[in-house]
Amino acid sequence: MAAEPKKIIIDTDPGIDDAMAILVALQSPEVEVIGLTTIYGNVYTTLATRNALHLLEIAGRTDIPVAEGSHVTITKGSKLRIADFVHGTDGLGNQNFPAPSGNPIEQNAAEFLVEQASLYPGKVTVVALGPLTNIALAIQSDPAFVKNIGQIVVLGGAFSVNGNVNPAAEANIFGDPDAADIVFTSGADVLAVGINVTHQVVLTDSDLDELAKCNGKFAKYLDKILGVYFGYHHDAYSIKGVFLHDPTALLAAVDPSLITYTEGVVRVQTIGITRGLTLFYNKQKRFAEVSEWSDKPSVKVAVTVDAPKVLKLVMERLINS
Ligand SMILES: O=c1[nH]cnc2c1ncn2[C@@H]1O[C@H](CO)[C@@H](O)[C@H]1O
Repeated sequence: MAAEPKKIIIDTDPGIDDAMAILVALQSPEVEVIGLTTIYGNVYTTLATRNALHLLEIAGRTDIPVAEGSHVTITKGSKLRIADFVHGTDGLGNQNFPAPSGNPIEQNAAEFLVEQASLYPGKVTVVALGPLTNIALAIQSDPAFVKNIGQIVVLGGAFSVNGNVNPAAEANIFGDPDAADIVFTSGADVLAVGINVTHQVVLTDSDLDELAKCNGKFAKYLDKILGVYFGYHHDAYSIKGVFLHDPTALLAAVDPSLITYTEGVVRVQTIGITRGLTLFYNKQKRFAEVSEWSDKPSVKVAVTVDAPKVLKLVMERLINS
């Protein structure tokens, strides 16, 4: 008998690569998407909610609830860094789609996360594709959350490589470094998939042509919105392709054999010019002095990815939609 699909909640700030990850998830028989929770990052939270509802309508999956998340950081910061220059002002490639007809549920994102984790202890995976405010709020509001949640797969961090906001910081961690530090030191089963890994997974111009030419419904939709994302990568990185950040993290949650990881303590810098830096302690040295890394629980940090296989899965699942 086939294994029961893994229950996942996608915490998301759609976002072009978020849209791709969500649509791939809905085409993945290994997982059951039990909800989307929204957060600021690529767009403000209100627009993230609108885009999440829109994507579920595109996919014909309005049965999946959307819970709106925080509009401010965990320290109530409202000066947010929004990456509209990566995704377009509407977050979805400046297509100005009509407003969705659905609405978010009454519960907010943190309440929904806490409730679902307690309903299915050890069985729910959160795939966090934006800043970690909602997850940190869930951790703070329910002491049982860290043991009830199955795994938290974080798309974020730049482990031993430069960031993408500045040389120190990756965008999702930079969005709320205090929240990220809470999540990484919470004791939950956390797997961080950083840009040191996702930068290895590139969808090229010719892959995009293939998506445009096929008959897959999701492939055709994504072809429309991907232009802005390609333009940004061409200008910022001089590459003829785009990094598949969010789909890679999603697929790492779907099939852990796609990546390898190491384990150790991760702390996040919350101040100064290195705000948002993720620093990994590999535990190979026992330091004599007590430090900010001592006695903190370990997390998993992805090290390698089977990039050709991730790309193949993304293409197949979109083409066959
Ligand atoms: O240069 C960038 N600045 C800000 N956000 C970015 C950039 N490139 C990609 N992303 C967005 O942030 C996450 C990965 O860090 C991804 O969700 C991606 O869409």
